[in-house]
Amino acid sequence: MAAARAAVVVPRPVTFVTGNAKKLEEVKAIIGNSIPFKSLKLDLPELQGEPEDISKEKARLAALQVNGPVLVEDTCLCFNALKGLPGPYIKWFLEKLGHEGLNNLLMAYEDKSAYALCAFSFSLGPGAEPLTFLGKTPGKIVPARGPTDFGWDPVFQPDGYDQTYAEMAKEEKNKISHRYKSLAMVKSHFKEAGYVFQTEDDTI
Ligand SMILES: O=c1[nH]cnc2c1ncn2[C@@H]1O[C@H](COP(=O)(O)OP(=O)(O)O)[C@@H](O)[C@H]1O
Ligand SMILES: [Mg+2]
Repeated sequence: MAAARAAVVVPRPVTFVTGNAKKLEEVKAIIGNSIPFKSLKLDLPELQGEPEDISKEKARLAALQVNGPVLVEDTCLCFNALKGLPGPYIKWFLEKLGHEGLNNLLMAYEDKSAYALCAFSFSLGPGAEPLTFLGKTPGKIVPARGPTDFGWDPVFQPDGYDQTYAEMAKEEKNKISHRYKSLAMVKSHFKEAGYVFQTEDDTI
């Protein structure tokens, strides 16, 4: 009796919830036209805890608010000497301490290694269990170099590069970044799931 698995019809484009214009710029550049999406500026409360749990909970909240499919994103900057901290709290550490303060946190340690971690969570709508996609780029914390227009980019130098994220051309960063890696998984999930997006033209 069972027929082939029916395609999941998604009635609306995915809403990417973010209050961060720089993130949106990168997501647009990386996703291109592969996933129909629009963005919405909503600053949702963030739980404390492990990055994956924070991200899933944020997707649940967003799906309720938007009442439709949502994509949310969170970024952590994790120092190995500090066992992964500041991690999800990097926003506040950066805001209070600045680039120099982030370097100073590691003054007592030889190990300056760190990793950038991006968590995207996708929910099909209210009540649907979110799926989480983690992308990680290893590197080290260095004294700030390069333009200061995006967060901690000037103090993060990815492994295998002489330049900080801030010094790299945007297209270069978008080929190796934590965000790129996470979005590559999001894209392949969309491909495999074969979601069918209903556009207004499809409704008779
Ligand atoms: O790719 C990046 N490079 C540099 N800084 C980033 C990057 N992604 C996020 N950030 C910064 O790291 C912090 C991450 O916090 P969060 O992910 O909650 O950002 P948001 O709430 O501004 O969207 C913010 O200060 C953000 O500006
Ligand atoms: Mg946030």
